[in-house]
Amino acid sequence: MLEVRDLTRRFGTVTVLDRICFTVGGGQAVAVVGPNGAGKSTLLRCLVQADRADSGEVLLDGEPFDETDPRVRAAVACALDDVDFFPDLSVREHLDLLARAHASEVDVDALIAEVGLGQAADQLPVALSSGQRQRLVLASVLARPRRLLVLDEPEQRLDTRSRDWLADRLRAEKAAGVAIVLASHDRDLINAVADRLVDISGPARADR
Ligand SMILES: Nc1ncnc2c1ncn2[C@@H]1O[C@H](COP(=O)(O)OP(=O)(O)OP(=O)(O)O)[C@@H](O)[C@H]1O
Repeated sequence: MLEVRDLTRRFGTVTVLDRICFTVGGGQAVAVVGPNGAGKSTLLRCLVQADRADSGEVLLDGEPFDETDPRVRAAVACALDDVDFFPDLSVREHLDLLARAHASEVDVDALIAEVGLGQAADQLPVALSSGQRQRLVLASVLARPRRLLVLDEPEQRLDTRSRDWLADRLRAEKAAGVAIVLASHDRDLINAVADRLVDISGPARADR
């Protein structure tokens, strides 16, 4: 489903991504791992064209990944590290909006209950705790159709029970045929979900 070929990203003289290659098929999960600053978020951003690689290719179903193509937008759900919410929409209104915009038949109230936001359904984002906001981020990707999930540290700020739920939910996504690329520091989550690792050791300097 997704094929990454020789993806390279430089910031000035620093090569953050050096010819990264991997594939992920439907029902499979790849975990991008590496220390802080290694380039995991950069890789995920380049995958979905939130950032531009200097060279290399990203193919979705054998075609160049083009985020302006409605078929691509219908296939890919991502939660990167720059998620923003409308300040004047409640949890339920956010998820309703996403479901309608993507013509999804998801049961929004069931989703709210699943992510444990039942008590907070009518609250605005500003009134949520950081862990509750992360649950809303995850609910937002689950409120829309998807064949590929791209998740940057989906476990961040979640409590232990929520992390267990996340591992179960991502396994269920795989069982439903969804491909997953996630960046994570959580060994338990990686072991529970990932079929393969893409290990990024860190940026190399051209001037060393
Ligand atoms: N827009 C940018 N301009 C310059 N350097 C950048 C930019 N974005 C990222 N970098 C650098 O690229 C490197 C990789 O950053 P990135 O956020 O991808 O790392 P990461 O592996 O996701 O880290 P973490 O585990 O801390 O989230 C870092 O050294 C960072 O400073």
